[in-house]
Amino acid sequence: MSTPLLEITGLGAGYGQSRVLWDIDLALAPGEVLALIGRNGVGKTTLLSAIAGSRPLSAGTLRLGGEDITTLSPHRRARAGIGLVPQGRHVFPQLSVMENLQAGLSALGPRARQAKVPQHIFDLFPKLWDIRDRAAGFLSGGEQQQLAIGRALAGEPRLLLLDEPTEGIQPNVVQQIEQALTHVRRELGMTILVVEQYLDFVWRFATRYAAMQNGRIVRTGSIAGESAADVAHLVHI
Ligand SMILES: Nc1ncnc2c1ncn2[C@@H]1O[C@H](COP(=O)(O)OP(=O)(O)OP(=O)(O)O)[C@@H](O)[C@H]1O
Repeated sequence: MSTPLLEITGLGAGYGQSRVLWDIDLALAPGEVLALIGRNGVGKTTLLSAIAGSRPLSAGTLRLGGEDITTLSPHRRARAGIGLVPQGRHVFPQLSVMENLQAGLSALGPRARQAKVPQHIFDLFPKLWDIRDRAAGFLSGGEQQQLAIGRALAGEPRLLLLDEPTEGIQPNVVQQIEQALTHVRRELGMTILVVEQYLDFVWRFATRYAAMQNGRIVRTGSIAGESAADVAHLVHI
């Protein structure tokens, strides 16, 4: 395998004295789309937080494009190329759609000052252009999710992390998100790590899966080689 874009070795993390993740080893090749799956509470969000930098590691290392990022702040990790679409979206409610997207440009570092929100974000999510002046707090869940993805893409990430992008979203918006993620993978070669409970959705565009139980990765495999139903059965989802 060429140098992995993301390499996680022996990762442990938790909350105070309570350890939640154990011995996580995982590598993502450039352009790969990995679905991280598992029941509620197994540690998927904690792992994304540990990668994005909002949860410190109690063990192990993280490398992005061969560089050790284990001790970098979330802000520095964003600049290094990690874009996060958090669970629950977390858009800035008082800012307009356009201002939220502009906030995503900060991951570009010194280039942010001159940068504009790229047109391809509005091509992926045309609704965002129509509502660009509206305060994000007034948007529907589906619109907020599109905005959260657009905001992460504005920072031109090398690695896009998504936490349950279909949660509470209508089917037509789910389809749009699927098309957008398929596009950024195919056209931009973006590497994606997506946490998702809706397996049929990720099975349509991911390349590989990693299944978690009790804070550990218990199984990995190729999406093409196994059905979602078989994997769900094997890992008790
Ligand atoms: N802020 C926190 N403080 C203490 N414990 C937490 C905190 N956040 C999560 N946990 C615990 O860590 C464990 C893993 O939670 P995590 O949210 O990572 O799981 P998950 O697989 O993402 O679940 P879900 O699908 O429900 O989001 C759970 O036992 C949870 O109760």
